[in-house]
Amino acid sequence: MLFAGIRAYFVEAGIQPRRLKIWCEKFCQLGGMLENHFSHDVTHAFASDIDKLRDRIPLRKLERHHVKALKYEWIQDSLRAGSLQALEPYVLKLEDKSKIVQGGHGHVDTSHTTGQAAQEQKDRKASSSDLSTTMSSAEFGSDDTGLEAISTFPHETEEAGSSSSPTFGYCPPNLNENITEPFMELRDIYKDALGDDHRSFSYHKAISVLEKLPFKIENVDQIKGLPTIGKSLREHINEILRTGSLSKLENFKNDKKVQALRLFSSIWGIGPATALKLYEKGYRTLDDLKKEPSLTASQRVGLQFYKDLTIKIPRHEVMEMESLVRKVAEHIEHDIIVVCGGSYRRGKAFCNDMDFIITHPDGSSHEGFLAKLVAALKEKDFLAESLLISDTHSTEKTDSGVDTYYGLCKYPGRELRHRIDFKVYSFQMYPFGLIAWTGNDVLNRKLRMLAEAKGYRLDDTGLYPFQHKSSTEKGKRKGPSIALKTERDVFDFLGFPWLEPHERNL
Ligand SMILES: Nc1ccn([C@H]2C[C@H](O)[C@@H](COP(=O)(O)OP(=O)(O)OP(=O)(O)O)O2)c(=O)n1
Ligand SMILES: [Mn+2]
Repeated sequence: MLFAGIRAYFVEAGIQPRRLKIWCEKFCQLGGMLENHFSHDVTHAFASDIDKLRDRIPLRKLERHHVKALKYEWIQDSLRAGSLQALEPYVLKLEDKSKIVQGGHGHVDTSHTTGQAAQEQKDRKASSSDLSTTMSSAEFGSDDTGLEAISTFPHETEEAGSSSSPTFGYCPPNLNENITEPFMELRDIYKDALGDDHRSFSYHKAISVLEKLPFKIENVDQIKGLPTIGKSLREHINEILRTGSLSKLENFKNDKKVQALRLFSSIWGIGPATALKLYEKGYRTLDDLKKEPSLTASQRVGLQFYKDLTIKIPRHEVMEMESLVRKVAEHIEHDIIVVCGGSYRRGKAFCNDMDFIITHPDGSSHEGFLAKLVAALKEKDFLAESLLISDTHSTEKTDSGVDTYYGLCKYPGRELRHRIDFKVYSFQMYPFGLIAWTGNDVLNRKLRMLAEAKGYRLDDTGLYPFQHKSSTEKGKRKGPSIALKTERDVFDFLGFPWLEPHERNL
């Protein structure tokens, strides 16, 4: 965590709001703490120049607390280098005391900062009052998401390919975690354990609004009229604010049935409906479940390796396994393209599984490739148990089929199992497959919604002109996919600001 231990105060004056927003986000994401008000806890103060800083904080106060006064460029350059830069070139020199008196702030102390605090409070209130308009466009990656701003700093993406660099994604500070955390648990319980997608989605929508609020909710009146927060969610929020917890969630957590459903549905291949059947048959633990004869072969594998699959894979091991797979693949087809997508491609330090996207630039050699790859990797004892294989090209040649393999693999020399997926795309589908399997899911949703708003349907195989659903008929594709060669072409076509893979952790 690059900025761990630094408590900073940012002077916004003279800085483009977008740049400031990005610096704030990256600074916080990498362990820095941002203080809303100047206090004796602050270790670093950032400003565009000494005058802007002086206008905000009496310089003698900075000196008294040994605060390091720096130009913002220090943050930018440290981010770029991936390490903290020497302070000296960035120090805002404080020694010019004559100006303190001239500026009239020489003797202003608490009264000044208190006034400032009041102003900031007002600003925050003002910005919260027009939330309903900014939030409604949030799903479309418009300005308030900050994405556009990110794309204006191409130099900050230089470390994109570096495997060890931290992830610099868009991640605004969530000031309402006390509310979004229990809401997320409820969202997951409804979706995964109870199979109530409708309720789950209500929480999902509320979370995406609450986590972006630029203020901490202290009172439910502050969120009157906020989209996606209806009466019952407001009551939940009120309960959390009053009591610090949510009885609905606590009841679920203590409910033996919900506990069993959560456990069973977290097994690979078992969804909420099967989980409920198993519960109704009297099963309560994973050990009991092993006796159930109706489990499919892949559910049995999921159960057998349940513990293994809860362990995340360190990035460097994914990197090694990616090159192992690539080597074997290239041995079969020299020019084959093999990319490990998912959280690995987004730069995460640990991954739950590996999601491979495979294609061949000649437009035909991808056909029938998957079966050969799987056989070769089994031969090497890298692939172990299989969960699913659908190899459309091995039986019948179709141009819309995506060959898929889901299974378990072993890091060489170790028995621990990891989930691994292969998806083989034709070369035309490849950019779409790459986007879909790199994710993250939030970005995919935004891109799909944007496509839909423009009259297209986006999936992992293409971007299709689309007839919107009317009340009488289902939506229909109007034709073949728009031909686009690269991920960037897809982003451009949709008018979505380009994001490097490591910026897609939305
Ligand atoms: N409901 C989902 C599930 C997945 N995906 C896409 C985006 C994901 O990034 C990608 C891979 O899915 P994973 O579940 O493997 O998620 P990640 O690779 O992002 O994270 P991890 O595997 O580390 O949990 O597929 C999606 O759009 N919607
Ligand atoms: Mn993954």
